[in-house]
Amino acid sequence: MAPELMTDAPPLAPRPRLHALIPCAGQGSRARTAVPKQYQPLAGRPLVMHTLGAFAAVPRLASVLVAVAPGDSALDTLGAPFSIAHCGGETRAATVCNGLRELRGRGAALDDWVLVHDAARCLVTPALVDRLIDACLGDEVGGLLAQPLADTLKHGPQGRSQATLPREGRWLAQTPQMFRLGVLARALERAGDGVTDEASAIEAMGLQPLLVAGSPQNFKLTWPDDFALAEALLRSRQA
Ligand SMILES: Nc1ccn([C@@H]2O[C@H](COP(=O)(O)OP(=O)(O)OP(=O)(O)O)[C@@H](O)[C@H]2O)c(=O)n1
Ligand SMILES: C[C@](O)(CO)[C@H](O)COP(=O)(O)O
Repeated sequence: MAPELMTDAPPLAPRPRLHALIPCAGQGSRARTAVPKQYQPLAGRPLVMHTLGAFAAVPRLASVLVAVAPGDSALDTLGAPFSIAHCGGETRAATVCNGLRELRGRGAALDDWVLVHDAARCLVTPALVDRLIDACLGDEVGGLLAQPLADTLKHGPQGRSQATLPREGRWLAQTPQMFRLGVLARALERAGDGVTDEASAIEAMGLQPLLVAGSPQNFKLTWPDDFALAEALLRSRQA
């Protein structure tokens, strides 16, 4: 046996590695919950714990970093496999930018993959995360989970429908969104705080992220009514 194979040292994790980054520093103002929505009790646990449970069940991830607001101690006692960074920013994009910097500071390489996932999408499943990873690992750019539009699409900026827009080729962006750390950090720095997801920043660099079929159940809890639906789905999965 070759001498380097005769050591007791654990095998090195294959490179590039995969990391999850969970932005968890929002206020949840549209949800109007008593606490920031990511901590709202849901099916017996704070909402974000369902999200994290899904990521903990994906063995290919080398790390899961949760980006919370400065001064937010709600998750401080979470142990492995999670780590916490108090690096939340004013916007989701700023939180993600700060989180990427934290990952880098904790040893992630520029060519490692990062899966950014909203804390507020607590119905994500390990199978969906794996589907995205399988689709993107061999891809030059990376990609995102997304859902083709199922309904007729109206343009109605003043609450009256002015036009019906073509829906062919239109998708609803979900998360996770998976890109190389270095490319994503550069893209977000260039794009600034205005972008609402990682893929928009990547698109602005002239790249075309892969659209990977998500699930209608992987919705983002945004409005007050979303909580009852999420609770029912989580309970049905627990049964
Ligand atoms: N400054 C921010 C804003 C949002 N998020 C996170 O980004 C995800 C998606 O954002 P969104 O649903 O818009 O959450 P909020 O900003 O909390 O909601 P609202 O816009 O209703 O206040 C959430 O997990 C949220 O915690 C974040 O980490 N930092
Ligand atoms: C990232 C996202 O969930 C993809 O749909 C979405 O853009 C977040 O948007 P929000 O305005 O922060 O709710």
